[in-house]
Amino acid sequence: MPLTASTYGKGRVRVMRLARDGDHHTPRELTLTVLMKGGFDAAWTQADNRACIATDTVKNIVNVVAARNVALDAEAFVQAVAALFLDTYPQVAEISIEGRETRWLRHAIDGTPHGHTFTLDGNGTGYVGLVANRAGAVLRSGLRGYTFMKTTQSGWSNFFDDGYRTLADTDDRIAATSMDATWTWRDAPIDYATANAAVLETLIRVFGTTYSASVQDSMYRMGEAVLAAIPEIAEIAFAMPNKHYIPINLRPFGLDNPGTVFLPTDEPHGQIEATVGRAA
Ligand SMILES: O=c1[nH]c(=O)c2[nH]c(=O)[nH]c2[nH]1
Repeated sequence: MPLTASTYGKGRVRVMRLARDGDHHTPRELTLTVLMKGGFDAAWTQADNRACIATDTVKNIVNVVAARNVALDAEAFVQAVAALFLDTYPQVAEISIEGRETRWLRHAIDGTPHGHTFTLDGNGTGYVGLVANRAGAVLRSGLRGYTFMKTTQSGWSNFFDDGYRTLADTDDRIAATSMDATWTWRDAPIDYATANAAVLETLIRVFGTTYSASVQDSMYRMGEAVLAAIPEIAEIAFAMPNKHYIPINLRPFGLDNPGTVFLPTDEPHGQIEATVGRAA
């Protein structure tokens, strides 16, 4: 029987790199999945492991590259891991690395950023993704589960009307989401951390300061703004659940509800996804 697809490697490889500059420390915590494709078919089809790099070795390589590169940001770090595999192992044809970055915030004490005290930025995790082979590479950055809300200046109206529709038009609702956003680099920015911060700042500014006719409308314009602001980005992909806040009917209690009391719901939720790219 033909083996029609295969890949293997190590999942949830966790590593914390700590760059020390005197008492000024910078922590970088990543959880990686590192998968290889290449000349490994015999392990599946012939019980022949001779070409196989142990997944335990994959974990060791991540740790060695970490030790050699404590101060690289996530994007450059996954590029260094991929380069080691492609430079060392001819049997590796392609390497895919995905990482989640724990976002540690430097804490300020008495208004002064402290050298070695951090708090967890619990709003989502960073994302980094790299697919690399000897012909080239595609590098992505992003966010997972970044949650935000606006409490007005959002509506949903004039949508398709038939016997199945029950929802009324509204021009004033709460809009909330837990966003996965992934942007693909076409060129390296001067600094990934600065560019990534500019992406997030742009996304939230557009979301917060412009009327939203739908999640779709906000998403598209958020994407357009990111591409306009950061020329090194080729495209940006979004997945945004619409976290509904449903106005509670208070009429049985003789009360109005002028947009002040809502039922927060997680399910079911709308799921809105799109990718915004540049004209060819
Ligand atoms: O922004 C929205 N987009 C939809 O597609 C949709 N569908 C729905 O029921 N509410 C909403 N809101």
